[in-house]
Amino acid sequence: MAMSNVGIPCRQLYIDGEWREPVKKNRIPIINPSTEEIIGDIPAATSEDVDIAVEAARKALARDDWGSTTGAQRAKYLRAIAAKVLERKSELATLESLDSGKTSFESAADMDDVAACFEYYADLAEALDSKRKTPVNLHLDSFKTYVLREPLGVVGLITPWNYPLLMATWKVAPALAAGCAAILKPSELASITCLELGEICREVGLPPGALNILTGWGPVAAAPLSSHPHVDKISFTGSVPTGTKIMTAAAQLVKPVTLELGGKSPIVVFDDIDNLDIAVEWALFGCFSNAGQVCSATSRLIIQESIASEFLDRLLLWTKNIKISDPLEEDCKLGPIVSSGQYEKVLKFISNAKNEGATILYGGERPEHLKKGYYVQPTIITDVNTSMEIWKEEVFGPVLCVKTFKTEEEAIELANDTKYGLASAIMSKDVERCERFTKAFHSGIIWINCSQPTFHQLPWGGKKRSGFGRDLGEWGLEKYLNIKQVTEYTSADAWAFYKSPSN
Ligand SMILES: NC(=O)C1=CN([C@@H]2O[C@H](COP(=O)(O)OP(=O)(O)OC[C@H]3O[C@@H](n4cnc5c(N)ncnc54)[C@H](O)[C@@H]3O)[C@@H](O)[C@H]2O)C=CC1
Ligand SMILES: NCCCC(=O)O
Ligand code: NA
Repeated sequence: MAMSNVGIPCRQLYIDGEWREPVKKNRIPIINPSTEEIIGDIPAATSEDVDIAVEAARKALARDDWGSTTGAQRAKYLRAIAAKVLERKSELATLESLDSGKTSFESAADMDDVAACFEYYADLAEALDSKRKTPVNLHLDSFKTYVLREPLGVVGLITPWNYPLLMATWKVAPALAAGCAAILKPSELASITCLELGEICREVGLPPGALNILTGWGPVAAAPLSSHPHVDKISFTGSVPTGTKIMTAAAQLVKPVTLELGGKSPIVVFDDIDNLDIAVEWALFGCFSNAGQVCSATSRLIIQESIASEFLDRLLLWTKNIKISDPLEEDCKLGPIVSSGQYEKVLKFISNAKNEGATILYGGERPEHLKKGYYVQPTIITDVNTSMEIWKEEVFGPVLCVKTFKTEEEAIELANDTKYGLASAIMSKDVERCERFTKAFHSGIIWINCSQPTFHQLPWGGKKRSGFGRDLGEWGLEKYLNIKQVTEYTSADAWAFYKSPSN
């Protein structure tokens, strides 16, 4: 096993710029998924702590040191956070791997992305100053009008465990750039690095209450945010059932929500590809990176019949070559699943597929050389039909299911045969065909001749049951702004709608 000499910090809740013990004093153990050992614990917030954090956030908005900042001032905080993340990159990456099972390479890449995302929204915060007030010319002498873009208020950010600090950053950075006050509730399965973000905010002197971080169980620590009358918006990434609960609670208060939910994304491979191995590697990366725990994982391979056999042969060779180990070991390419619950869920999907008549072409079990930890072999499933669970449901593990097609029409029908609509990928050298698929795919993200590369300048989100609204890019900022129109009557003349009693 790879050794780490990084200690797990013992933190409290981060509220109003300081560490606070939860009112009920409860804690949740942190489990390292590669050893199944308890390595520390995190505070467990309850609705009492949520109330305190919401009050701190409201006060921050009312105070000049946060509520009256310009975008340029907020950008300074965001850049300072980015710099601290880079300064602590190696430690944060190790903590992320110990907590979530991510390979050290992927955790380090996440930390780079976290810093770059804070930098990006610092730029957008600065740009916001010149767009804060936009005059609108009505071509009328008697009215002067303009539009203000203001922070929306107190926002609740509820995030998952698959990219713990990165998913938090996709929401925290734009919310702070917009000037909102935020309450972040990371996943109870992986919260360590999000709590360290609290320490970073304290060190850079982010005004108290601008960002509060509450760890804890979802129904106890996050649900009260959805139903809180003083939380103005919820931005959520996670499962469909939880997204539905959040939307239902928020609907009672007509509270806006952004939901980034699951997926069962297709990767369609045509026989005109130039290089089989290049396409095979993208198919692999699209489903097995981050151990398949990616909302946009292209977990349905739809392959043209004419090259299916050769493609699968190559896919098998590449898959067998994947190094599965403790995520901190050098060159590890597949770590464990995040928790025992998720591990059992993935294995159940595989056994259900077998019971429904599919073939486990490769994998499907714990790797023989790893006796402890929530490890699942990269798994390839063939002889799949469209009524099977494995075709329809999100596994959130390293499990690829395969179907073949003959014609383009058949391929697009299979690709769109899902209740989800997050991402879709096509591999083909025919430019016009790629354009046809770009239009025909029912999803918010399209990858052409690749799968998964993600850039913070581009909108991220889906349609159908993958949710609505967008993280990232300028769209990721807009959702934290209130658009306020101001109409001023500038004429000295009376309005003269009613008859004046004086004449
Ligand atoms: N779209 C995505 O990126 C993700 C999708 N998932 C999917 O969800 C499945 C289950 O994973 P979970 O960790 O159980 O996801 P989840 O959706 O329950 O958890 C995500 C976040 O929601 C919070 N939460 C839980 N119950 C809540 C409630 N009633 N109100 C408000 N917030 C609540 C959790 O504490 C966590 O912070 C996975 O197998 C996968 O299919 C999970 C994580 C990320
Ligand atoms: N590459 C980032 C994926 C984000 C997500 O799974 O939600
Ligand atoms: Na953990």
